[in-house]
Amino acid sequence: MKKIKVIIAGPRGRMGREAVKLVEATENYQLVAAIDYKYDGKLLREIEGFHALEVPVYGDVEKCLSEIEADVLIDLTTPEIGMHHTKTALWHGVRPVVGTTGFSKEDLAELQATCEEKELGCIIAPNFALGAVLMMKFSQMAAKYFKDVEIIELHHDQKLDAPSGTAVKTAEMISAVREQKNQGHPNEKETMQGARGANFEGMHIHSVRLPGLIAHQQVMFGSDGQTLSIRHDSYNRASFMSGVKLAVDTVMKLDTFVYGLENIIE
Ligand SMILES: NC(=O)C1=CN([C@@H]2O[C@H](COP(=O)(O)OP(=O)(O)OC[C@H]3O[C@@H](n4cnc5c(N)ncnc54)[C@H](OP(=O)(O)O)[C@@H]3O)[C@@H](O)[C@H]2O)C=CC1
Ligand SMILES: O=C(O)C1=N[C@H](C(=O)O)C[C@H](O)C1
Repeated sequence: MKKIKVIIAGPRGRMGREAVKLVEATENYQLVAAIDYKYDGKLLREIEGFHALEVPVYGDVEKCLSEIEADVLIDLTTPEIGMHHTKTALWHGVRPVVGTTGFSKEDLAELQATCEEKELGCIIAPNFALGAVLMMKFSQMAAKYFKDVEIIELHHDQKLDAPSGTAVKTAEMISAVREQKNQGHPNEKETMQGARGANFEGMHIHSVRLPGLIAHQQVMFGSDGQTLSIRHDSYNRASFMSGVKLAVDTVMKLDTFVYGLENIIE
């Protein structure tokens, strides 16, 4: 059986550590390198927690991809470096699976153009948890009938980006079907800046950050005399791994750009 050769960028991170476990536990995957700027030139086993892994670590993605033959690069880092990793992978003919959030619309357009030029698969997944993907799909269904909606996303307090990638994707999916409306009273005024959250095409997104949380989102719809709440909770990072596996398996068969797992699940 030919193994899928995988590189993981961000192996020391909360998601990166789970992804290393997933790749190690999957029979037809082979971890061929890791990208971590703090451990350039070392082996993965020299990083705390990775005892037996004789896998080279590179600080620089360009050097890594020139020296290592790989099929897929999984990126779980930060938006700036994640964008650089993703573009470089595509230039080297390696398919990216990206969980990193915080990419701009322009970043996504640039990646899509590069994929099309290279005719290479690339999956950008703002949320790998299948329950979260369903929460987004159900919210899109509800938005056809309820045009008043508030998105409340709740995360751990080490998260760098706000709103979350999931909240942005949810708002985009809702906006594709929702009758345009500027919500709230036309004369409403914030007496404290930010009280109404971020405004995405007239709907509001609220970001909660607290220790103890992992990743949660509630989408609340309201209409005359009723509300509808659709909520998803991730209680650990293992919740994301079946989606990472689905993305790795799928990207190997793709020659196009995919933004969101809802586009690849049945
Ligand atoms: N799509 C999804 O389902 C999910 C996506 N995410 C997203 O994934 C990303 C990572 O999240 P999380 O694991 O919680 O974050 P962490 O901060 O725990 O991990 C990020 C890792 O990237 C490392 N890093 C930073 N710069 C570089 C670089 N130049 N080269 C290599 N590694 C680098 C960090 O190292 P150091 O800290 O030393 O700088 C850290 O180890 C975030 O964007 C988050 O929003 C998270 C959960 C689920
Ligand atoms: O940073 C996180 O933790 C998460 N990030 C993703 C996002 O921004 O939506 C996915 C999930 O919510 C966890």
